[in-house]
Parts: sequence; C-alpha cells; structure tokens
Amino acid sequence: MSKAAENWPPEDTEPATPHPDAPPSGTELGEHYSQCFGCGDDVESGLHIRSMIASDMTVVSKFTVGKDHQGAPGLAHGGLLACAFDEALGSTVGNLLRRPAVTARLETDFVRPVPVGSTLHIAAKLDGVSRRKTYVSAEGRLDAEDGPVAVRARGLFVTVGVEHFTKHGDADAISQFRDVRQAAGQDWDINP
Ligand SMILES: CCCCCCCC/C=C\CCCCCCCC(=O)SCCNC(=O)CCNC(=O)[C@H](O)C(C)(C)COP(=O)(O)OP(=O)(O)OC[C@H]1O[C@@H](n2cnc3c(N)ncnc32)[C@H](O)[C@@H]1OP(=O)(O)O
Repeated sequence: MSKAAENWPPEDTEPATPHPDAPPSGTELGEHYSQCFGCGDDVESGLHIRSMIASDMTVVSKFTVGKDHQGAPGLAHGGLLACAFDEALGSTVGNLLRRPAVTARLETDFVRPVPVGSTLHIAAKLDGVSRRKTYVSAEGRLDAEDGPVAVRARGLFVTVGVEHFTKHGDADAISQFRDVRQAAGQDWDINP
C-alpha cells in the first residue's frame, strides 16, 4: 500500500474564511480551558500545549514530551501524540474560525520516534470548508521549526451548536466557561 494517502481534502471545498475577530498573527493563545488535557494549566500530567497564530490560515503549537507521556521507555506514546495533534488542529479551527467545532475524524502518520524531552513544533493549516465541515492538517517537526518531520496529521472538524456541549457535557461548567470567555471578549459564534 502506498504511504501517500488519498486526496486531501477528500471533497471539493471552499477556502476557509478566517473570522474577522480572529486574533492577529503573533498572538499567543494560552489555555482555552483550564481543565483541557491538551492545554489546561490545571491538568498536571496534561500536554500543556501552547499555540500561536502564525497567519490567517495557520497556527503553530509546541508540545514538549514528558515522562508521563511514554509508550516505550524514553519514547512518546503514539496515541498521546495523536492527542497533541487533535489539540493543535482543534485550536487552529477554533481560534481562526471562532466557531465551536469537534473532531469527527483524525488521521495520523508517525514518521519518526519522538523521544521524551523533545519538543514537537506543530504547524497546522486550514485546508478548506464544506458546509459544517472544516478540513485541517499539520506537520510536527522535532526540536525546531525546520527540524525533521516526526508526525503528520489530518483532521475533519464539524461545527456544532452550543447545545452539543450543554446536552452531552457538563452544562454548569459550560456556562461558567462561557462567562469567563465573554468577560474576556472571547465568545464564540454558536449558530453554525
Ligand atoms: C460555548 C461553548 C463553546 C466551546 C468552544 C470551544 C472551542 C475551543 C477552541 C479551541 C481549542 C479546541 C481544542 C480542542 C481540540 C480537541 C477537540 C476534540 O477532541 S472534540 C472531542 C472528540 N469528538 C467528539 O466527541 C465528536 C463526537 N461526534 C459527534 O458529536 C457527531 O458525530 C458530529 C457532531 C461530529 C457529527 O454529527 P452531526 O449529527 O452533527 O452531523 P452529521 O450529519 O453526522 O455530520 C456532518 C457532516 O460531517 C460528516 N462526517 C461526520 N463524521 C464523519 C467522519 N468520521 N468521517 C467523515 N465525515 C464525517 C458527515 O458525513 C456530514 O457530511 P455532509 O455534510 O453530509 O457532507
């Protein structure tokens, strides 16, 4: 089987249109939710990923592999790397389009081992939009922006309404989360 996967995006798409209030290039994004396993400061063994807007279509994220992230001794667990890319891709969609969206599909190619202590530099870009679907892809390079590629990922995120979170998640926590974001002028468009 060829290593090169099928066409991407897998259907005709429109170019993604960044939200007019998307943060400008160079903005450090910080955590989006303190309990998020990907970026939350309150999750001790979480990934503590930090992301920055690189352009109106791209976000760069950094993830340093810790000892809690191992699969084989001294090496990152593959599923955990997939999680890091879910975060980096989700942050790209969420922050550039400013609409709640959830991962529907996530593909990962593991190209090189990722040792504990190394930092993945993940560059993610919006590839296209079709109705509620946003296609996004990323490359993760070892220890430098121009380091060797270790992981590639592609994802499909589907825009959802706020009821997705209130119905299926913790409605009280969602309400508090929205209050915090609104107070910071960071509310989301919630009507896809
Ligand atoms: C006020 C609160 C706001 C909060 C906002 C926070 C933003 C934060 C910003 C930034 C940081 C973010 C960082 C986080 C990153 C991590 C994100 C995650 O890990 S999310 C958790 C894991 N994912 C799930 O739990 C989804 C579970 N799945 C579902 O809920 C549904 O399946 C859902 C919503 C994905 C789709 O269900 P349907 O009923 O709404 O819609 P249907 O019609 O089934 O799909 C829509 C289109 O998508 C295609 N589709 C759906 N799933 C597909 C798949 N697996 N593969 C291919 N296509 C798929 C369908 O074929 C359809 O396409 P056609 O429009 O007809 O062409």
